[in-house]
Amino acid sequence: MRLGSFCISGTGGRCVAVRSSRGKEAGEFPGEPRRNDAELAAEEEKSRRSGGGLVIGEERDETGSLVGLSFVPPSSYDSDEIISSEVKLSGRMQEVIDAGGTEEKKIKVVYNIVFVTAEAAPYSKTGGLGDVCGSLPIVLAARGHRVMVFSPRYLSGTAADKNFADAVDLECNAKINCFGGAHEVAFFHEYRKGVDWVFVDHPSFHRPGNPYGDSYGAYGDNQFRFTLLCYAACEAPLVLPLGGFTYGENCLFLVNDWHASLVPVLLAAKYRPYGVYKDARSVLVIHNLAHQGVEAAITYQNLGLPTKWYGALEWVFPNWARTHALDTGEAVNFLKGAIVTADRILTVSQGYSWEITTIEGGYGLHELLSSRKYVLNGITNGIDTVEWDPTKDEYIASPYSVTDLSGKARCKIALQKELGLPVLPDCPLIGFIGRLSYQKGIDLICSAMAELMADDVQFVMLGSGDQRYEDWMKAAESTYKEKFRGWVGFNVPISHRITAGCDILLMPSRFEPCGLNQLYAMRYGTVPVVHATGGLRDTVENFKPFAQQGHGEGTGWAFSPLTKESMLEALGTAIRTYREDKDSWEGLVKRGMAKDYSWEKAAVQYEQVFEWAFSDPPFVK
Ligand SMILES: Nc1ncnc2c1ncn2[C@@H]1O[C@H](COP(=O)(O)OP(=O)(O)O[C@H]2O[C@H](CO)[C@@H](O)[C@H](O)[C@H]2O)[C@@H](O)[C@H]1O
Repeated sequence: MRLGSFCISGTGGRCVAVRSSRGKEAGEFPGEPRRNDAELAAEEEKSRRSGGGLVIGEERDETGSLVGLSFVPPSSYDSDEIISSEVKLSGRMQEVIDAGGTEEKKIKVVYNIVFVTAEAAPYSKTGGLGDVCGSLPIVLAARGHRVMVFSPRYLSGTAADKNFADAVDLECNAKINCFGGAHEVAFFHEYRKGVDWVFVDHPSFHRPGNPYGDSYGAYGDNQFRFTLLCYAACEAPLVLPLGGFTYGENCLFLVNDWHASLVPVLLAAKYRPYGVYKDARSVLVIHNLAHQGVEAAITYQNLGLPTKWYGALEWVFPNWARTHALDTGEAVNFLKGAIVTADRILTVSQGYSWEITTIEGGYGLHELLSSRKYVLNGITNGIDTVEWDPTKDEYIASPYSVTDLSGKARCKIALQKELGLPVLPDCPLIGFIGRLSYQKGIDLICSAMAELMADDVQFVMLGSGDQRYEDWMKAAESTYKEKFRGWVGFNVPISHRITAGCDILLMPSRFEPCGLNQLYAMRYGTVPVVHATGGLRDTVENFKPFAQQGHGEGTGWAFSPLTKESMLEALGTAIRTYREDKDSWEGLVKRGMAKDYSWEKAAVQYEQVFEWAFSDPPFVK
């Protein structure tokens, strides 16, 4: 018989022996009744007597903290099931029970995960970051992890404020020292779908506009607002008794984009020197490298970080990017801070994880990212298959499925009516949904518009962002009254109706870390035509009409290079296929709908990365 060990999890400064392999510990999950120490001890004893394993010794680290227990496992276990000491401190262990209710001979490690993010749908969303941080946490929680999502409580004085209506004040305020003073923040909490949604509250998050700016542009105090987010996120696992128990120090921070990037810097510079969070890990998730949170170097003194940590955030612009002869180009860069301090780095597709190590895709950080290539991975995003389900979508005119597409035809007619376009069931209807930004290749659409509109097609665009493109959409609508609609604004129900009602979704993104709209489109039987870049190249398989003994293969068209001509050629091929080869079109539609875009596959890959993060020592001790 071999010896095994249990892990110990620090929960709120109190060490609790975490779970025998017979079940989860009391109060580890919110909503579960708490048991006191005597009850826990009695249960442990009962477990030992009944063959649940016998604890025969303790292991302590150099500071004297209890880090593991040696035990004789229950006799029914064979040696493969013994949890190795490698998983100590990396999380908690959980039995995995198969669907039939019989015990699978497998034990998995579960973690205390803290997502730190500027957006999480449905509370806040301006794009894909909100989607990911609103859906992946739920899937990880369903897989047994304890998951907190930490983001700001934005109040804009609009109907969107009701999104936070069920989050209650935990009455556990914290004072954050930065930007020349102590700033008091409050924490609001809602437990929903197995996840602790925690919102940091401060007056700077209450203003009209979106999370990052308003019609005048980005807010001038974003660095302050997201510094608060990061400090508060580091405090939350230590001080908030969610469901009665804090998350404790032994947690995994998933920090998303620049807004959360100060977290690993704070762990290294402010906490670990005092012995706090020495067993925590951080994973930086890059959704968009183009935004890095860069401000003048002088602002470093506001961040409340020790002077010697300046180098972690230091950023020097190349000569060409400097504004005048005396400009030394010195700046602080939040995202860079995370790249040099996080334990691991993830991007949202494999293609993009390579692109960011190249000069073309690295936005000045390619060398740094290349130097950390050994901890850099790409995991393609999944989607919320409950929100995006054509068989049950409440926003669309008629539900449909891969076996009965008649509802999709009804959705197209309903969309044409809603948009005031001529109702033409056989006219190819092309859609675009997204932020109107340089990234999304709107300029290419503008330049191709006249040629596209010369064909017998209809085109609808939904988006907001750059004023130039919003104005252009309005102008194009009056030029091409019978064929084009440009819906300026952010409207989730309309985005569902466009996804369902269109035949083709166009995404000529200049770069695309993953892209979600092409995944939604394929799930809704709408064929994507995309620029072959990043996650678009990874997820859209080019149509091959003669593959599979003439049955065809592929789910759309991925064109390259990024030129008007190559985009029009791909669109032309798609339109011709739609008009002239109905069988091939149906094959494209059905293959796209049959793909599995759920988060499950990605969640398993995330777990692998968590395991790697904990199997190495912290990158910055
Ligand atoms: N006007 C509008 N009205 C309603 N809904 C709108 C809308 N404009 C956009 N959306 C929605 O916002 C989301 C956009 O997601 P994307 O992934 O396509 O892009 P984004 O660039 O924001 O995200 C970044 O992060 C995500 C997540 O990792 C990456 O997939 C992506 O490549 C990266 O650029 C979709 O749900 C879309 O429907």
